[in-house]
Amino acid sequence: MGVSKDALAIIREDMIADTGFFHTFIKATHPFLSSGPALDRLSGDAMTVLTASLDNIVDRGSKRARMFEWIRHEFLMATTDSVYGPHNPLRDSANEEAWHNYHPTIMFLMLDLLPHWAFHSAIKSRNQLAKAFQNYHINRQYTEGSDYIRRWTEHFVSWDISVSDIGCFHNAAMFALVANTIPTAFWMIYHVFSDPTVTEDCRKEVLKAVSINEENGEEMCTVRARTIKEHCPTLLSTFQEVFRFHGMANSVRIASEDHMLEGKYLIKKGSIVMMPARVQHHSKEVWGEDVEVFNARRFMRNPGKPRLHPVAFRGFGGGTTLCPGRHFATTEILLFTAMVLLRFDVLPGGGEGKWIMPATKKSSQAEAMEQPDCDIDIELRPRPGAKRNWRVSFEGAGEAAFVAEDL
Ligand code: HEM
Repeated sequence: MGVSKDALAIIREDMIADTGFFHTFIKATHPFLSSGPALDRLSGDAMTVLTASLDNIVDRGSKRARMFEWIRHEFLMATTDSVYGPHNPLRDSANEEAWHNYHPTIMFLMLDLLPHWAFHSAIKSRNQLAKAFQNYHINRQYTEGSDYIRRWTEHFVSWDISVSDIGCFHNAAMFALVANTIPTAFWMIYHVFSDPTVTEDCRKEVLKAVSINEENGEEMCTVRARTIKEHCPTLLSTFQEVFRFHGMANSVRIASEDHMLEGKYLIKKGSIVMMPARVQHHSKEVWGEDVEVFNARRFMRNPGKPRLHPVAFRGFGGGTTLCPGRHFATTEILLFTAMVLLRFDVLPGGGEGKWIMPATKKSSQAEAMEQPDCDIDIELRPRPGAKRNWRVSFEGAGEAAFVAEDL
């Protein structure tokens, strides 16, 4: 991320101690991403932006789009608006462009195998973004942002991280916020709409979350977040299968002591251990003969069906570093999918074609979710009722349980 040696030294000191920078950071920010009013506010603000964008499409009559590009823009704006507030630096299209120029090179910059001049343009974009975030910080614009970003900033300030380093660390925060949420939303829309029986079943389920009443002489449709998160079995199972099928998280740990694994492999203290989720997610022993098939109903609970082994599913990683952003990402993606189901038909090939699943061979290993190698042309056509006013209610929203640890 281009942070200084001084800042790296602060982070590296006491890396595994409870009192170190990183552990205290997770403890400080976690409550604002878990269940409760702070999470509902974040999700609510993101949904306000997404709903306004869908309203725009309805007003225009329909929309032809490149699906990944469309979802990438919508989620980037909704997520960063909800986190950074009214002065969101990503609202400047030059900064959005800088992010798209910098983001694909993160894996190469992390590996540090090639000289930096090979990434001249990406590093320029990275520095541009860091500068924009520095100004956001200097002008105290985070005070108008989410509870999460306020607490995030207080933590960095309390550890004496310099203003220029804080700007760089915002790039890391951006990565956590959007890098995986965007491809996950893409696969979710792809798998929900590419199989007509799944589309139909999911639509029936999400319809149960809608209540219609009249407000100021107009029809208002309210979608209940709790119903979407808890009572839509096909939608939820499809979401989990997206993680099993496309999830490629590499959990990374540093061995804190020498350990002999299965009496065969000596893992020496200080060495780095990487655990790719693809191993668990593609184990025939766990998932059965159809492990290489996308089965939207795989995770539906049936009486008598044995529970999953906790380490079989690593969509959001696991253990002490289980992703703290999972509730936010889950809520945003499920509610967005529900809104699209309720208001649109999504047709492939700009309206005439077939759904063809893109390959994922070029996926960056820095991410926890496969990324499509090519985009898909789609058409969004408003359904009857799309013109009504739509909103989400988070009353008693609760938490969706998606990782094995949560089950
Ligand atoms: C679909 C979206 C997301 C996916 C697939 C995802 C996945 C992951 C994975 C696999 C890990 C590593 C877990 C491990 O080491 O075992 C992780 C960690 C983390 N994620 Fe996410 N994430 C997502 C969204 C988010 C969001 C929205 C945030 C918001 C702040 C976030 C913040 C973090 C942080 C701070 C960590 C580090 C946790 C630690 O090391 O203690 N993630 N995520």
